[in-house]
Amino acid sequence: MKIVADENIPLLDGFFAPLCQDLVTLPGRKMSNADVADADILLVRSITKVDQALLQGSKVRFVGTCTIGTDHLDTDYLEQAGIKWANAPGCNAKAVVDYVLSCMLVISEMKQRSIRDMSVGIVGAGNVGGMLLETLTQVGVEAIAYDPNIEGLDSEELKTAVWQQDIVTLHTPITKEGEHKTFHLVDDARLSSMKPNAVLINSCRGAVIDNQALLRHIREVKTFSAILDVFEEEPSPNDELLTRCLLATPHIAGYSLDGKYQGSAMIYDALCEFLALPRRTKLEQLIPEAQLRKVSFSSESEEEFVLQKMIRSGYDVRDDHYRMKSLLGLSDEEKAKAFDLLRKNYPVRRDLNRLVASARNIRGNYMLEALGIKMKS
Ligand SMILES: NC(=O)c1ccc[n+]([C@@H]2O[C@H](COP(=O)([O-])OP(=O)(O)OC[C@H]3O[C@@H](n4cnc5c(N)ncnc54)[C@H](O)[C@@H]3O)[C@@H](O)[C@H]2O)c1
Ligand SMILES: O=C(O)[C@H](O)[C@H](O)COP(=O)(O)O
Repeated sequence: MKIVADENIPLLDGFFAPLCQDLVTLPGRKMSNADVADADILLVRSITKVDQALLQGSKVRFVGTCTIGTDHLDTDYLEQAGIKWANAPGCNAKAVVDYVLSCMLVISEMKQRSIRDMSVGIVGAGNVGGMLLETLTQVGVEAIAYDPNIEGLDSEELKTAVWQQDIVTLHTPITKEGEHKTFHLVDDARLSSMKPNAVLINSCRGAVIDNQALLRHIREVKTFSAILDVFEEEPSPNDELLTRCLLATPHIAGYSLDGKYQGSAMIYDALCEFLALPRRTKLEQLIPEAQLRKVSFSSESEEEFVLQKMIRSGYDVRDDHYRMKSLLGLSDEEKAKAFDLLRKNYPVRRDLNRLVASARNIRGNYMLEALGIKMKS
């Protein structure tokens, strides 16, 4: 059996090599019909378009994407061709929640407002948005969510109110058809309807926002801010858009080690089921232990300070923003290479809930519990 896989999928040797005779790794953006012709199994991440053009005439029987998103798979074609496919729902949801929390700290500093004085509107309350809503609510942030497919969150009232918050964060798939399509969900009209001093965060898919409309809006409304992890023009985002964003990062919101490893583990499980083989390898055997972070507070520490320090100890989005600045001024071709390299060589980042805090006399442990941080005295 032959497996062809994106070279950026972690744990290929640990999970997949034992299942096959031949494991070939290739750059995800460059996979061709010839590359997969004699493969039985194809493993991808979000940058490989998997459609008839790629698979026609091949032996491929199973396609696994080690990601949450599936917009790069032509699932209608796969189903009609009898090719089984699987994705990894929820694998990196915690990483995206941590990303949004870290962004909120930056916003709170910029606006000189407590993180718990700003309201948050969440558009799409699936794996990511649902976890974010729960976390923010537990931490004491005023948060609401709209989702047309979730009972209780599907009202007309929420559909309007969600855009009227201080921070609006997008967590939908990209869809081009249907009553609730999300392509250019955020356009000129939507932007004009938002608070003039709002912050819009997009860590789902670039084209959920009309990027040109956003650029016009942030040029004109100086108090409005945008934080983008995803762009319509990936992997060569527009320089002016990058410069005008409060934070810009290279599609890494879900790039914690835990999120990426879980993506591989979920596809390994799905492949074993497809092949009717026992699951001999477990993620726990392959994932390194998270480091114990000693974070000290005095009994006088304010709750807000405890919250800020713990989030920052786990993940500081500004590091990714500064790395992204290296793209400015490059040609489109150079920029695409640099964008992909930032992602390929992404530093190890652990989910906040993998951290253990060694701390005494903490006020507001309930907030750390909400983040999933274990306490050790
Ligand atoms: N930047 C990254 O690294 C990164 C990481 C993970 C996921 N993502 C993206 O984020 C998206 C969301 O992830 P998820 O795991 O929560 O997906 P999910 O499928 O669990 O949830 C998406 C939710 O959006 C809702 N939705 C659909 N159309 C909507 C609309 N018009 N308005 C409001 N809600 C709508 C759906 O009903 C669903 O509940 C993924 O599809 C993926 O594209 C990006
Ligand atoms: O859909 C997802 O899971 C994310 O967008 C994913 O983290 C993107 O990473 P990539 O597949 O491009 O490596």
